[in-house]
Amino acid sequence: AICSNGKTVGNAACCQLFPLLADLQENLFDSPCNEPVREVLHLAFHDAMGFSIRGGVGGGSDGSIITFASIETTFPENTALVGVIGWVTPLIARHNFSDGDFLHFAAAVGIATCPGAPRPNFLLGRPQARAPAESGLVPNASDSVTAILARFADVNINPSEVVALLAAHSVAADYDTDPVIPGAPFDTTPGIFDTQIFTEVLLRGVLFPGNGSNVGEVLSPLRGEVRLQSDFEIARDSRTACLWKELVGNQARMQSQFKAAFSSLSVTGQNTAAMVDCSDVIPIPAPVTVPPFFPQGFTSADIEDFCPSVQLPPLSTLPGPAPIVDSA
Ligand code: HEM
Ligand SMILES: [Ca+2]
Repeated sequence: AICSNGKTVGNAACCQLFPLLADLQENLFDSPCNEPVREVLHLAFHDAMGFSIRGGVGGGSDGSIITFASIETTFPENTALVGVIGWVTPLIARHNFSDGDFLHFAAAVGIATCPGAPRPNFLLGRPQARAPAESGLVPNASDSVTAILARFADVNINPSEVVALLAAHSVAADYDTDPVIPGAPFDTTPGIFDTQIFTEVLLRGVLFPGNGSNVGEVLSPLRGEVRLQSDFEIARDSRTACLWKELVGNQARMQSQFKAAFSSLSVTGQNTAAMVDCSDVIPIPAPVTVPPFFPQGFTSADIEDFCPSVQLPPLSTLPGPAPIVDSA
């Protein structure tokens, strides 16, 4: 079908997404991906986790975190998401989509503003949420790997997909774990969807970047960079260390695995047979232009290796002294 804006899509029902795409691009997102992109992605993740294959705890990727914000933002894991819900509320009001379609479309469009990201898929057709999710369904950074993998298995996401999804922490910053350094990123390139998170989490930790040791935080290799305990442990656990190391410096592999895993995350609890594939509405992201690297002062000798059977690709070290990572 040819839409009224001249764009061609596979299914005419997808044409209605173009005005929302333009509104998101003009009034919320920026490239390289900005704080609203990161927070919408974070919101979509928390919404998606509100589901169980055993039933009874919520409708998954249904936008209930927006529809029932007055309930779900009282959950401790969601209190920091009040702000982003406020940012998206006027956009939702200007268009005619369910909260679930809005949120998971916005997350896909947001990812596409990050250079280096894969082009996310998007399926249209989430019914309006009928009930809030329960509290306690989103993993904490202080949870064990066993608990984290079990929680993801309960939304039909396997360990390999969990590792790939953590590429999202390549465009992420911390506000609550260590509140004295708000906006401290998890890798040195929070505006680029790259593999630096996989490299940098394997570097030996030597310091706490802010106010000492906080719950869910472990030693970081760099001033200004926060390292989550969960990322640290998933990178080193025997169930996930090789999956993690395979993504170090491997942009193409990271992109294809993230793309597939994110497709699953964005439809937890949904009946995909009743949805329309509108992936062709999502913009094609810009490529990453800088090759993967070790931050200044680091080499392969600083990598903590929990998977000797996987070879590290050759990475060069950026010139100069070790940086203080800027807040994102
Ligand atoms: C192992 C499971 C995970 C844990 C324990 C975890 C934990 C966290 C924590 C503690 C933060 C910092 C929040 C703050 O203080 O502001 C964070 C940020 C973030 N996470 Fe995760 N996360 C996980 C998986 C994911 C997944 C699967 C995604 C998306 C696909 C994701 C996307 C993000 C984003 C985009 C941010 C940054 C938000 C911002 O910049 O404002 N996370 N995560
Ligand atoms: Ca990055």
